[in-house]
Amino acid sequence: MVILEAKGIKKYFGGVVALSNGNLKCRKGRITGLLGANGSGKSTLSKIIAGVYRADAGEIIYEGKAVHYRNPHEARQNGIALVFQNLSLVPDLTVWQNIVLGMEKNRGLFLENEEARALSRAILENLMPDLDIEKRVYQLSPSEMQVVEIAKAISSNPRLLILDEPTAALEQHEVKNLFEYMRKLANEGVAMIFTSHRLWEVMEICDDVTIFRNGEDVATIDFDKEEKDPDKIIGYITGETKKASFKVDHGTLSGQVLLGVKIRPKSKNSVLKDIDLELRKGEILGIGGLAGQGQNELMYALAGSYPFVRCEVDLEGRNFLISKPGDAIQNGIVLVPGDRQREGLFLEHSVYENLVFPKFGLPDHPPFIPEKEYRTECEQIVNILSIKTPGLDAPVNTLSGGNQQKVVVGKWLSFDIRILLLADPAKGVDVGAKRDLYEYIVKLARDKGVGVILYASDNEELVEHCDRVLIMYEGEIVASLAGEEISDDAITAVSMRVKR
Ligand SMILES: Nc1ncnc2c1ncn2[C@@H]1O[C@H](COP(=O)(O)OP(=O)(O)OP(=O)(O)O)[C@@H](O)[C@H]1O
Repeated sequence: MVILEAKGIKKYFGGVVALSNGNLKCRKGRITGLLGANGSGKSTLSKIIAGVYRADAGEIIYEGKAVHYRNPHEARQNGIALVFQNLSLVPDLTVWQNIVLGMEKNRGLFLENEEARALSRAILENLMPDLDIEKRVYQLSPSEMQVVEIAKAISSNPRLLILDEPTAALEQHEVKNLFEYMRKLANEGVAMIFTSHRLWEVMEICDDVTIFRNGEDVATIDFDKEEKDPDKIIGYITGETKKASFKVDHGTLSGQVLLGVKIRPKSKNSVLKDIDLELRKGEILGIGGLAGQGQNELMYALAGSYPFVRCEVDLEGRNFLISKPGDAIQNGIVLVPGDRQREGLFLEHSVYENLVFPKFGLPDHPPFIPEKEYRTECEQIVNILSIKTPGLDAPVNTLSGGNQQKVVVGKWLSFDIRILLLADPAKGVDVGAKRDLYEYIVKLARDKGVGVILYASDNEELVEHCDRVLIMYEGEIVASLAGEEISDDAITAVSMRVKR
């Protein structure tokens, strides 16, 4: 039974067409995948359905009636709940207070609190049983926050639940819990819209998919009637027949050592223990393991932003210490950080300003700004990474999430890089752009001899693109996989086995 139908939805933001003709059907008890490249209009459609935005044209038919919700609260009261992509929690409140926020009215105080705690516990039992509901949200990890956000949406007993990239911040076992819970809710009759850039997740959990390209739906595939063909789906997403991914060719790697690293903790605050590693010229070295085992700290140490260790390097025979970001950048060691909102971008500023900003820190930067030259360079970067933006002067916060992440990466592409440190660079980036990004990185490595150290939370990215993968556990490197040994199963097995 169709519970919701979006028909001919249009939405403009100034001159930008976010949706030109959006159509989507959701059915009771079914999980519908909403797929598409970065900027194709998925979040905008979800927000229109959930009352965050108003459509400029078209209609939403929900449970047989045309509806226009003026805000998410009104939609929630009518059974439509959205799990936000950008977290919307109140940091100073506890887990359970956040889960029931907005629902607590009209109830007696004491009873309300106990009831709310019980409700929160019941939902979290399925999703993250160990999470302490009395913790304040600011004390939580990103994945815990995401789970609270999901629990908050579920607490209102929605008949339509919209999950916009809920898994990007989750660990693999947390994704498994979420999927089990989603299936349970579906069996109880809840309809769901699920967005993810990881195709295997979509294949595993969705009953049908609708694919958007440039603001309109281009295909709907019902998995009860048609086979799950990833290449076909990718073709619809990208509009091309090019394969979604490629495996790096290990045969083309030279043996010459480019970088030697010796890290020693110098404070008890250090998450990192003793770490020694070598990187060859043109090599792509993966860093894997369960999340939070020191991978990000290792990246920061190499970039001069982790003060708790002594980081001594040997770069092509030159020995020096990396103690501040300048030591790294001036030697061609650059870090592309993963958290674009917090570390990577000036959101209010334009694409151009964000792309050229790192250049000003260079010692040989000219006193005047060669604007024309910089603009041409920026246009090339926008093309290489297919950044979807109305122009170089558009503020970064008007770009879709995945396109913002491409700007973070793009900032460094015009530099003379010797060592590229990538901290989850493709998080939230669509399949087509991910392929372009990695194609570019592999070329940079193999053609220019750049050494790449890649931390990725998605094991597939390590499997496809790395020559070697080091597994971290509690701040140490505990295993190394090379060439054909590298597989998702092997990485997971090694990461889990070391769990004491
Ligand atoms: N508030 C806004 N102001 C201006 N433009 C916007 C705004 N929100 C979205 N857009 C534009 O609308 C288009 C669609 O964006 P939307 O966020 O819906 O894409 P998406 O498919 O969800 O992408 P992603 O996979 O990267 O999250 C993009 O070009 C984006 O830049």
